[in-house]
Amino acid sequence: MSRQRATAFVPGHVTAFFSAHPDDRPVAAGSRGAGLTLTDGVTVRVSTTDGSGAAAAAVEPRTIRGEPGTIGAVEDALGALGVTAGERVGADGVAVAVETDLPIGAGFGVSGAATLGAAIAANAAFDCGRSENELIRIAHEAEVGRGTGLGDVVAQARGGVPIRLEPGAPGVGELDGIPADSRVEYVTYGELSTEAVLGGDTTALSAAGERALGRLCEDPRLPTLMAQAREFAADADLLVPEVATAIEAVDDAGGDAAMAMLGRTVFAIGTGLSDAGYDPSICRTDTAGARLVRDAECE
Ligand SMILES: Nc1ncnc2c1ncn2[C@@H]1O[C@H](COP(=O)(O)OP(=O)(O)OP(=O)(O)O)[C@@H](O)[C@H]1O
Ligand SMILES: CC(C)(CO)[C@@H](O)C(=O)[O-]
Repeated sequence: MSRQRATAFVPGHVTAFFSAHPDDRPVAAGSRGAGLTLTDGVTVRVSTTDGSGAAAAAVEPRTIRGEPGTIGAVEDALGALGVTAGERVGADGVAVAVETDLPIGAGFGVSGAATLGAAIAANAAFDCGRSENELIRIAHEAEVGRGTGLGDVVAQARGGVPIRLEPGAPGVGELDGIPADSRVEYVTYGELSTEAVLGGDTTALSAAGERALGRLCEDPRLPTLMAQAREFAADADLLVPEVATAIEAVDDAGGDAAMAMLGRTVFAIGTGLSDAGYDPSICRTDTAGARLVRDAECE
């Protein structure tokens, strides 16, 4: 039997500001807030392992950029879909390859993207027959359950510049968006642990996030999103020195920058960081959201 496989692309997502809304039901837990989805994202390739039978099932390769590596939420999503050796996949094992140029843990929602991408690709590879909303819900529940994100999955599924009006997966949460398309630049100085921030007291952070969302809804434009992001980072006491310096430099050069939640990352719209003398990574806002893509090896 030929190998079953499929590949999905999911945009990165930088959160500009957010409020945390825990709930006993993962489908209803999530965040309110806003951010940008990016053409820089995560490609996930799901396939049956090469070979057949028990030996293949015993080795279920998981790679991140070609190196062995796992993301807990990806495993949970595959389990929820029932694509594990011996279930839908028969005697073969399932291989998952995550490719991304984005840094992990630095505020780009790589774990949410990898999880949604794995769900979309596995559904196609193994003919699970789930709808888009069902796949988003599976990925959202897995991500929230692991504490690695709250609102990234629903934002990444939508694309564009999502506003998360109500927390939760499709059917519970509610999304809107800023109708904008922009060049985006970013520079990363390192990780900030999402689990640690979400596991701490989020009262002040969430109050700041709710204020920012109210103001953005009154004026749903990119410059307002960026201004509210800067205010949020300061009010929530999350701003780190390297990012503060870069935001100030961009401001001095007449640009618009803010900190990506939750990472030691500064992002700017337009040429803000280049104009301030930085050497940033460059992409755009993503327009399409999470999607299946052609598998290069099948062409
Ligand atoms: N090389 C790696 N560096 C960091 N995390 C890794 C790596 N390999 C696997 N992981 C797993 O990937 C997940 C990263 O989740 P995390 O929420 O910290 O990052 P993110 O989704 O990229 O960022 P953010 O939530 O800040 O936007 C964790 O579950 C971690 O265990
Ligand atoms: C919590 C979070 C900032 C982590 O990246 C994100 O998932 C969000 O905005 O909900």
